[in-house]
Amino acid sequence: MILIKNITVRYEEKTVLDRFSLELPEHGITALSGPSGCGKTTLLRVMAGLQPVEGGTAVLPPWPVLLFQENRLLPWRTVGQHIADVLPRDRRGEVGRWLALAELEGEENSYPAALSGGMGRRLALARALACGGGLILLDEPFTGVDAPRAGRILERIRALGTPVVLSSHEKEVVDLCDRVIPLKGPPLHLAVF
Ligand SMILES: Nc1ncnc2c1ncn2[C@@H]1O[C@H](COP(=O)(O)OP(=O)(O)OP(=O)(O)O)[C@@H](O)[C@H]1O
Repeated sequence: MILIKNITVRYEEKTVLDRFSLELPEHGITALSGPSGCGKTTLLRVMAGLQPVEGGTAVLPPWPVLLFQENRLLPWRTVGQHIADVLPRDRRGEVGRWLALAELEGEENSYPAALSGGMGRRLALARALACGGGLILLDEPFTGVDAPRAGRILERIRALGTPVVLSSHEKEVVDLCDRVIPLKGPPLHLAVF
């Protein structure tokens, strides 16, 4: 069970989450949808334990991993090194597996400057997934990625068997998810699913 109950998030005068509650099963892919600025990133940060909140409770699987909206790639590390850097020594052999998941085979020795926007996004996604964890949180994971490829990658993520919560503006991506949580413009109201 993934449970968030009565959580409030304020940025100075602005209330983004107002006694917000959400209950999700611990399997499958959940999409957060809604207009820009409605609080999707804020909610993902709450679930990752990165966001200071007022009141309420959260019951979440251990070791959440969050893909940020920005790629945060390192210009001086190759594609393969980005993955190897987050793997423990005894799992270094998995680099190819994570690159294949993100359809980045053959790019292992490329540097970020040589990647297209969508390729950079897929590298950031592969790196986040390689971290492992009990809950996968993805903030706009397929920015710049064509819809057919995004669909293939999302099905591979589903096969990992770890619960996923993602934000997306892309209808093709949202349609592939198991459930959708619509977040309205601020202030947010109670949304239990
Ligand atoms: N650090 C911050 N300081 C002040 N206000 C913030 C901060 N972070 C977010 N906000 C505000 O909180 C609201 C929700 O932002 P958030 O990034 O969660 O929205 P979002 O739904 O993810 O948007 P987008 O789809 O554009 O990524 C916005 O009004 C934004 O201006």
